[in-house]
Amino acid sequence: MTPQPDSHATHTTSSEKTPILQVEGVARRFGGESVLRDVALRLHDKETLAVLGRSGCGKTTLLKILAGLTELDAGRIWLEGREITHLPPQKRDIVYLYQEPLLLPHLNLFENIAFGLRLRHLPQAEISSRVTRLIEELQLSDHTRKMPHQLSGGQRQRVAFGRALIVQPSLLLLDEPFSNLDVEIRAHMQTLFKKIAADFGIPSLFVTHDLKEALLMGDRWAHMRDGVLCTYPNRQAFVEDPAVGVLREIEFWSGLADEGAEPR
Ligand SMILES: Nc1ncnc2c1ncn2[C@@H]1O[C@H](COP(=O)(O)OP(=O)(O)OP(=O)(O)O)[C@@H](O)[C@H]1O
Repeated sequence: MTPQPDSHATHTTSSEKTPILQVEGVARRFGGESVLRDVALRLHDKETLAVLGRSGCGKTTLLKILAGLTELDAGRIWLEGREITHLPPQKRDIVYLYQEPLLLPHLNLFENIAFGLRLRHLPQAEISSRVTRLIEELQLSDHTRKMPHQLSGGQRQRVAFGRALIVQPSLLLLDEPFSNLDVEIRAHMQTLFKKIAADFGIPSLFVTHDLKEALLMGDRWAHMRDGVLCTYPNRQAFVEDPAVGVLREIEFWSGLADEGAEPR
């Protein structure tokens, strides 16, 4: 099946529902470089769209445009039916999680997660119960009083994740959030993310250059190359697109296995 940019794939069943996030014709240039070209996508409630792409293909630029941190040259963005194309970041109800977790250095783990609720002046009892429950889900209960500098990289990333989830934003943007973690912790975080994302049901865009991570994290998939975003109706279509590279990966691993099997 030939993948289509999402603007041409509006007849799929999932696109018939009202999307939470709708992006049309987004373009951005930096100097002479066309970094995003006519990007379109639709994201529905509770979905995680995994966006796979090589370094430099424009993934972060897309997330920054969605978050309102970078201006676009053309295109429009709607979130929950409201146009947000030119709204400032703080009015978008979007949380953007980077590779490097951003924590408040002078607050302990509990207070870092509670921060967004305190800003909203929620009653203390409610803050306490919501934060404690989330800390349990994040498997951080043994560390609640620790300061950020006393936490490991994986723990810090879980706290950042907790800070994002507790305020229940309309959209979560995840920019290679686990790429600084070692393989084992990364696998643990992927499983934990999947579970908690499902519990909270917050729609998210998960950007990664790691094919396996894209397959694991997404329940919809897109591939970005040279600023062009292709979305796929299902996992099979994603896997079968030669540009995505699944077959190359399989050939690589089976080549290694064959080498290992040769008699000495
Ligand atoms: N502020 C900027 N000024 C000039 N060029 C920029 C700017 N921001 C990004 N670019 C260029 O846009 C292109 C896409 O960058 P972007 O950070 O979006 O890629 P990416 O896919 O997220 O890469 P990576 O996976 O390495 O983070 C790159 O060639 C980059 O040099």
